[in-house]
Amino acid sequence: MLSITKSFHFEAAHRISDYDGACQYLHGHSYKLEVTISGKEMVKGDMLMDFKILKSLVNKIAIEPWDHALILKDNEINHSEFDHLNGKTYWMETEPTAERMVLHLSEQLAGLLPQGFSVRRVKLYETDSCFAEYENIH
Ligand SMILES: Nc1nc2c(c(=O)[nH]1)N=C([C@H](O)[C@H](O)COP(=O)(O)OP(=O)(O)OP(=O)(O)O)CN2
Repeated sequence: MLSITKSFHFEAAHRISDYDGACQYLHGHSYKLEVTISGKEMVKGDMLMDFKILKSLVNKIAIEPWDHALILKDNEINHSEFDHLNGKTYWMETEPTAERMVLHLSEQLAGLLPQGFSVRRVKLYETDSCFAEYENIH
């Protein structure tokens, strides 16, 4: 199986509303994201997929909505505390943990990939030493 990987960076703020510790407070991260897709054969010349195509897909579903955004769980407490802010807010059904963001991105990307391609791995670093990873081992 052949695969390609593209790295991305984005800045975002979030808080884990249901958390007993510092992460319950609004804070930011310089996220690093690595996305790997795989396919059985090269469909375009000698490329599995043009890196530019992978970039545009990930930009659409993750970088554009998340970069410089406030990422929050769509719940009552967050709406009461943050609705007055005049900014870019991305509301999630779940807490915006690294794990949930990785799963969200993996599912969205899987729905956009052309036939014959699959999401192989998505790795999201919140900090230099903390990351969540989704790996499709099939
Ligand atoms: N499994 C998860 N645990 C935690 C998450 C998460 O998304 N998934 N998120 C947080 C906080 O939001 C924060 O990003 C992590 O903070 P912290 O543990 O302090 O990270 P550091 O790299 O700064 O850790 P140090 O070891 O203190 O350097 C918390 N947990």
